[in-house]
Amino acid sequence: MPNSLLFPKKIVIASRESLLAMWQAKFIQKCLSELYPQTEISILGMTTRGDQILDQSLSKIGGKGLFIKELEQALEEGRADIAVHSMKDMPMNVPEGFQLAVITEREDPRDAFVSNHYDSLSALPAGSVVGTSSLRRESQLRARFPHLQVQPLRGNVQTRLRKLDEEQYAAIILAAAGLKRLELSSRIAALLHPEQSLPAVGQGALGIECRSDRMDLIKLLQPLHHQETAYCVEAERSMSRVLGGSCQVPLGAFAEINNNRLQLRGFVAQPDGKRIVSGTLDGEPETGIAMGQQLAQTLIKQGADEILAALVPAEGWK
Ligand SMILES: NCc1[nH]cc(CCC(=O)O)c1CC(=O)O
Repeated sequence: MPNSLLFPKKIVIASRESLLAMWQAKFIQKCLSELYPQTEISILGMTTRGDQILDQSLSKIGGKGLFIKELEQALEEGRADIAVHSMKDMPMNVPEGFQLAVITEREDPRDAFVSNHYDSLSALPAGSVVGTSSLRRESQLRARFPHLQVQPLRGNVQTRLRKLDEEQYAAIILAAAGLKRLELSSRIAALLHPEQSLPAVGQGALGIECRSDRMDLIKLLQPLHHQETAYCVEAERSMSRVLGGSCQVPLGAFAEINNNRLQLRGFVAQPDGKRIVSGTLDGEPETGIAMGQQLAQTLIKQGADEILAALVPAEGWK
């Protein structure tokens, strides 16, 4: 039994206020309360700029970092102790002074096909409108289904489902993990295999961030760390980091461990799907970060840097 005197009386979790973010923060709150029943664990909900500006594509307003920075500010100022994030939304480089203390066990990493009228992407008639604002999803859709139209779709999970229900789209693509967490699995018409839609870096995993000087917290969070997931997600992030990956980039990476071998797949594509470079590597889980760098180099040799250089830099790009 850990000595409760070593643990703080209070832990404040900073979270965005979307239902999914709050679900995730409550999940971590519950895990921590079970581990440390004497500690009072509360949630500080925050509306970030990224949540407020919904009429522009994320890549135009400066990317997903928007969702993160305000939470980090709360950590900096001591208004909160830890921040819970979707790993998918975490920039590839954690800013100086902060640390990813924990990566939790991955929920389903796949993308989900959601439609009220069709069972699968291949059932969609030519010209059908599919909603997604992810360049990664868009490029893969356009490559496999050039006869479909892809239209932007932003907002939190509920907003996106509402827009589907209002018949603005024939189908939309969402992360299975978010739907499952919100008990919306019944909305999933089909799960897309990684070969059909390679997931985003970190998709399905949660990260817990804190200030790097909070060794006390880093230690007490460790029981929530899932090493297998961390090897996979770090391999994916490593590939993406070399390629300057962010949500503004049509790039996917996905690692899984089977029989103690880590298999890492990655791609970079033109948003129109007309050119895709991809590769796969297999190695020891502990070497995931090096594998990510190596896979990035393989993609660069195939022309990934050309594809990336040709992307129109979004407004607010830094
Ligand atoms: N971009 C927003 C976002 N960030 C994380 C998830 C889903 C949950 C996860 O991947 O952990 C989603 C929604 C989606 O892409 O459908």
